[in-house]
Amino acid sequence: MPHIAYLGPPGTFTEQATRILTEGFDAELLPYESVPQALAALRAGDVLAAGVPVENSVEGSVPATLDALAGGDPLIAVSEATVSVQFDVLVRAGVTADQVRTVASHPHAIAQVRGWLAANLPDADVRMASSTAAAVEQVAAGELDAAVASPLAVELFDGLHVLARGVADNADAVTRFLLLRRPGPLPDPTGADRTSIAAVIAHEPGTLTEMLLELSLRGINLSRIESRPIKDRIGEYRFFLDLDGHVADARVGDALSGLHRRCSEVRFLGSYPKADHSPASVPTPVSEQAFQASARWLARVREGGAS
Ligand SMILES: O=C(O)C(=O)Cc1ccccc1
Repeated sequence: MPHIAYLGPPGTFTEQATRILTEGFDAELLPYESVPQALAALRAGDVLAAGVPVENSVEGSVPATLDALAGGDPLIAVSEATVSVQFDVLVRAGVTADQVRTVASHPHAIAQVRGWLAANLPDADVRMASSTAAAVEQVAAGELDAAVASPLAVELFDGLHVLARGVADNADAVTRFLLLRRPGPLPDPTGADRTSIAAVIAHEPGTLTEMLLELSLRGINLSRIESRPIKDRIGEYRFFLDLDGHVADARVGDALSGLHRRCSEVRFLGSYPKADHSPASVPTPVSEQAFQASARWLARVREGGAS
């Protein structure tokens, strides 16, 4: 049976998302302690795919995921899922709020409950854990007093108790997760797809504008653009872009070819169906038909035919 890696231990939001992403798939989920470790297992061929968190509507992207995708052997995303996240605060049975001296969770979870922590556990020392469920393990082991975790986590440990339920400073917060694989056949285009890339541009005037022009000229909607430093050179950045459309779409393929000509590095990170199934709006001049008609016209002209 194929194995699928995820950011563990059991009880994380990533486990929940990876179950959604692999529904109907006969596979066994394997927890890894960190995103880089899950992706190393995928690159080594130990697992068929890996489920990872990529961005959150409150705290932004998950840097460990972006960095792990930018370096090392290429991987591609084949599907995405969004999960709305609310938290339970877990303690050992009998522990009351005024006894909590330490509280821990994943940095993205802490960021989403800062207001609640300030109001309800103002004196607790806030610590970061590698995941929400890793924090729960530490509470169960008596190393910490409280964990901010998924409502599913309490069921995995005996002797834990919910101090507060449904905690979230922003009730509508969602996190986006990706299922990653080693490069291979791409998911078919659906008309409601997203393409992810990472691109490095020269540190010169106008290069960012030129990169964006490649997209805007082809009527391509950007759903995310953000930069991460290139680790060994100050002032230079790698841009992570999510755009509407599939690399098999003429306008997207044409734009990516343009980026490849302009950028010092372009890494394709996948074309996959959007979780919300919202179709891309395609302006008439960059429709598939318009691209085909213009290609036929150009071929005619090059053969010496009438234009
Ligand atoms: O730690 C987890 O449970 C994760 O899956 C990462 C995470 C943390 C907070 C919100 C969404 C995902």
